[in-house]
Amino acid sequence: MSYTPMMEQYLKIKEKYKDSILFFRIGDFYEMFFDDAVIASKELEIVLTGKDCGQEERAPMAGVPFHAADFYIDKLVKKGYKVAICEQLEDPAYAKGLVERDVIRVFTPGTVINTNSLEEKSNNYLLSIFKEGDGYGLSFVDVLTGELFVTQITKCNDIRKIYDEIMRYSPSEIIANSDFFELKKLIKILHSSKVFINKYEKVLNNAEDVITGQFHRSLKDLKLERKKYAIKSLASVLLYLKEMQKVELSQLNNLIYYEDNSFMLLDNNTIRNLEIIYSINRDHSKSGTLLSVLDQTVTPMGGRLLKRWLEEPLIDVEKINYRLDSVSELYNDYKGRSDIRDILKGIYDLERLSSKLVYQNINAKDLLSIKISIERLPKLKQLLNKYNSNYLKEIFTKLDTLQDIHDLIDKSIKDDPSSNVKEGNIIKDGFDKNIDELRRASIDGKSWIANLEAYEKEKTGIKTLKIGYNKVFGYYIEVSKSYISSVPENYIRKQTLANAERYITPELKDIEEKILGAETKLVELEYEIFDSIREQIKNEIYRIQMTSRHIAILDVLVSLATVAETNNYVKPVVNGSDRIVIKDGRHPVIETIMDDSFISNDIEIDGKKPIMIITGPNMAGKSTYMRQVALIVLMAQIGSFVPASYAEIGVVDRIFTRVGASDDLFSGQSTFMVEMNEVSLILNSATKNSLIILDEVGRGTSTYDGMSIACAILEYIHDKIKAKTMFATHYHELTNLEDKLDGIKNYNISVEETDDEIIFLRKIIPGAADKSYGIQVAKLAGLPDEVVQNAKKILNNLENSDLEVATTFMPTQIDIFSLEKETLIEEIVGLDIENITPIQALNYLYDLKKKAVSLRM
Ligand SMILES: Nc1ncnc2c1ncn2[C@@H]1O[C@H](COP(=O)(O)OP(=O)(O)OP(=O)(O)O)[C@@H](O)[C@H]1O
Repeated sequence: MSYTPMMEQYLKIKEKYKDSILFFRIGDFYEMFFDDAVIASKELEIVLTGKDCGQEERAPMAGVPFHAADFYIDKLVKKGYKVAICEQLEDPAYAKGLVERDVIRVFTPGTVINTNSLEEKSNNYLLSIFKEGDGYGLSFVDVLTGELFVTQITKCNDIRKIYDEIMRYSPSEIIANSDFFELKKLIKILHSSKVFINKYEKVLNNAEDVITGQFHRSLKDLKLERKKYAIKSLASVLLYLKEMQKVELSQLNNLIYYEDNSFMLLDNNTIRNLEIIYSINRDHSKSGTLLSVLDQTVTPMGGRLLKRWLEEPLIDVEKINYRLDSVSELYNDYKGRSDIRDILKGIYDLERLSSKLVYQNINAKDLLSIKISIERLPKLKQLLNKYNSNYLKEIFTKLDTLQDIHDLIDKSIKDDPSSNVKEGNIIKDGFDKNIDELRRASIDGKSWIANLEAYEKEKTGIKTLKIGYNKVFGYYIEVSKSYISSVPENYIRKQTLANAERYITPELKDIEEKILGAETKLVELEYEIFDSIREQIKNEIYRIQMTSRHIAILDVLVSLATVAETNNYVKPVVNGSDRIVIKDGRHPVIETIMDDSFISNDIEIDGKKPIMIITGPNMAGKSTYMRQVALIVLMAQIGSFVPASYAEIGVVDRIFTRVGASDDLFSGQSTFMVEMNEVSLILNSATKNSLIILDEVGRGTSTYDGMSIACAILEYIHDKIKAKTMFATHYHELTNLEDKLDGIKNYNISVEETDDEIIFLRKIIPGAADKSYGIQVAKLAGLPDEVVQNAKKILNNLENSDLEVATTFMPTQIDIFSLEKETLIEEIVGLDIENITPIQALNYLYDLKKKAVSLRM
């Protein structure tokens, strides 16, 4: 048995799009068959039925209505599927035989644009990786904003470097030229963060032509000369996009080649540890992040740009000050900046609208959104006229107010157009002579009908006679049953209803032809004219994108100025010195949660004494303090004011953080191994201009090992790297390093002890903490009183014992997890107290705290 002709057609097309779910257009539906239908029915929760396909068994089938397709496509793509849209290329009404069909676009996770949600603030990057030997080319493309960020990394032996670079833009889809071994590792990691990866290996002999053809500029102009890896990755992403999108990618205009030293490189751990964009919580939400505090932008493009600034802090002092001076000028002009904000608020997502132009799915209402946005630009420009800082002046000079585009839309598009471009009712009266004439004909036609109705009524004497219209047989004359006998002979009966009969006459059909002909022509002509307007505007897409970019920058600068005032920030002094001085610094996020109770702290650190060892009890605020310093440096380097009363920031090239136990990303490694991996990356990559934050490094192994490693790390940073380093530790022994090494200074976060309690003062002061107060903190944490009292006894004994005595007792030998509450207490009482060292006791307490908490749960 052979397949039906339509199924044959389907199978032929599907053959070319094996890795996509094929949405096959049939009338008002997209239908899916076979495996696609099974997947779609499961993922979209739609009914799975069957279709006769010419075989014995029916083909599994699922379908979604055409008008709701966007929703379903979006859902599938978000789950990582590719969706190929196969359209009917001719009108079935006029097709002779089987309607011609073909795929007009493939949606993939990195290229889908949800054009319906104009408020969406996130970027969606597609990344292409090209690898050859130990060289990598990386090209990130955002089809929405039309931006491309391209770089290459040569002689790379550590895949984590590539991983960090990838995570700078957190792409949602990656294409790679081969499934090289390291990529497999990456896939494992990235899959957990929902990145979809596929192999794409087109032969790229003409990579350079592909690029110059797209950008109409030489490789030299594009700063890509001799960047062979970058060129290949860029060319392959362009080819991939062309294959998927099947349109000229005229929105891809803004190509930025960056070196890996153009921006401060924030590795993924640091972005996560400092909660810059996403919170550490599993839900990955944006609340409680630096972004959430700084984001007062009012346009979607401003929101996206701010996120990018945070991911790419600058290291060029001049550029940072360029931003800071403008933020400062806006900060000092409350009225001006609120006026600017008010104007920006009415501007739509011009980036998204421009990409709709490219994909031909822009409608007349969208054009009105562009017009409304443009209407605000002259006033915006006028407001910018008074500013003196270079950045604002530059925006003022370059801001293209797009008046020609405004005028074109204004004179051509109706004020309340239909949103379906194929329904007419789009073009304004007076814009096109032919449209006006056709409109008149269709209006006149309606009056002809009215006249005919009156004439027929009069002639036949049928009072209830009326002329109506339906889609099946067009205009008809309706006569109620009671007047049937008066119906003239030339009436041709068409339909019988319960109480009436419907007729047509040759005259009626004549008029109908004129009216309907005019209406169809009108709709067609309106579409044609709309299309040419759309095309004219599309030719100006680059100008719209540039204006949109200027608006985004302005929005971010105003946002930073607004937040600076609301949160009482100060303009930092940013320079190329080796100093970081902060007076009364605060943690930008925690202070917003704590009202006025946040205690500010200072820091003064420079190349001569670059290392701070910070001690203090648990919960004192060590991590908060270190993070706040890192965040303030980062904020200064994006051009933001900072939460302090004074700040001098000598720019840093990288911020590294090693904080707490992190996920076991590179599979098969223990927490300690992950910790050491991260530290080794830091020691291998940091320079004297970096800022390193190490929080309790060495804790993941036995005390002596941990302490020795911590000590050796500090010595290495001190002697070899000389990076500014903040090192929080519970190993009090490490504070002895201050006497040994010039560049190290001890600090502690002070607490006050009253009777049995401790009060956290949260103030950092010079010197090492005198003791750890572990027991008091354990008590605060709710450890049973009995345990606390026993622990005190133990500690007392310890403090009176000889610290150098070698010990046979190893706390880890006790399988504490298997102990019941009672035996736990017995175990403590039975400890070999005479021989235990303080560090072992503390470790033991630390374990106890954990176990006791788990027992309570
Ligand atoms: N400067 C401050 N002002 C007010 N509250 C603070 C301050 N610093 C920290 N805190 C509060 O103390 C809590 C604990 O701080 P943090 O986690 O920094 O302590 P820690 O010393 O690193 O503790 P541990 O050694 O157990 O990791 C924070 O969650 C915050 O609520």
